[in-house]
Amino acid sequence: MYTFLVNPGSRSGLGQTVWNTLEQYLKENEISYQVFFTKYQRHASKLAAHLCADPSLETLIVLGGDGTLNEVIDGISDLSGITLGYIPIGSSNDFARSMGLSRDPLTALKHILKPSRFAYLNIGVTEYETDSKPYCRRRFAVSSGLGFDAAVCHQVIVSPLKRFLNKLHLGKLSYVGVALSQIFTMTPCDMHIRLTELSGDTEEILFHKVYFAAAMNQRTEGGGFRFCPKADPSDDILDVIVVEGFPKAVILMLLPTAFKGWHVFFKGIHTYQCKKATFTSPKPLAVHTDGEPVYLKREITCSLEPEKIRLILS
Ligand SMILES: Nc1ncnc2c1ncn2[C@@H]1O[C@H](COP(=O)(O)OP(=O)(O)OP(=O)(O)O)[C@@H](O)[C@H]1O
Repeated sequence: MYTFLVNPGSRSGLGQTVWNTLEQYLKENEISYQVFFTKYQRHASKLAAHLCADPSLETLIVLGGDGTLNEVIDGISDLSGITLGYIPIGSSNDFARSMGLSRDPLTALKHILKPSRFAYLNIGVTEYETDSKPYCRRRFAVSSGLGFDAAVCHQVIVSPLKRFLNKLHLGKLSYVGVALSQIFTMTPCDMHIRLTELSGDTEEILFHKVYFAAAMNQRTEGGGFRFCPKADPSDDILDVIVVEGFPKAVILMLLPTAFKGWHVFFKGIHTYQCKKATFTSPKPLAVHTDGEPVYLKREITCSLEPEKIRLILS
């Protein structure tokens, strides 16, 4: 029996349409399955926690965007005890892009039903405080960060632009549109970063006029920006990018170079490889994990979970 967790609302309702097609295929081929639909924000975490509590569950198949995958991963108690199948249908699809997964839903389903290649993936975790709780954590599969990139994610979620562009299959453009408006309204600020290096030593660095900083498990975020070109999700290393000190007009010209990963050659772009990174800013900044908003925080700490999760590649 295959277990599916479906976000019917992904990409403005495409999730339901795609599921209908896949369900027909499962029925025609007499493949037994059970399906659970997400009904509200964070529901996928609860469903995943509930489903993974069943020791007989070996493979959980997720149909949705990066946000749905994030919620599912956040809900799994024992990462090493489950195999993940993923059918990507979001608008940014950074996880599927970085992992080279098929973005054709039927092809992705066929790979999951007859898997031949697997990857063992690190999962990131972001820790922070809230007013009511001294310790909160949220996992990430792709990236987590604060500043400009997170402010774009916050704004895209509330913007009607994404819903409109998703209907035209141009959802990725919503990130570009919102990024342009955010660039002109944001004020870069100082940021202190404490890195636990691969050797175990600690490095403290103060940056000025920072646009954003992100900890990345995958190479790309934001719909294909290859911010950390060296990132490898299986290498037990967290990659970090800090962008500081550019005039706004230069940032605008620089962003497109990140699609190819060429931004790293510019002064003001800093990348690191580490075990853990603590980002501290003098003022609260937008924070995200895999594009899902985590409200405003002055400090977050990002690291990798000790266990890996098995993902079906093809
Ligand atoms: N039934 C639902 N109705 C509305 N929102 C939902 C529902 N189920 C889940 N969600 C929310 O949808 C968001 C995630 O959507 P998802 O990532 O799957 O698609 P997307 O936003 O189109 O793609 P991407 O994240 O790649 O841009 C999450 O914030 C999740 O909490």
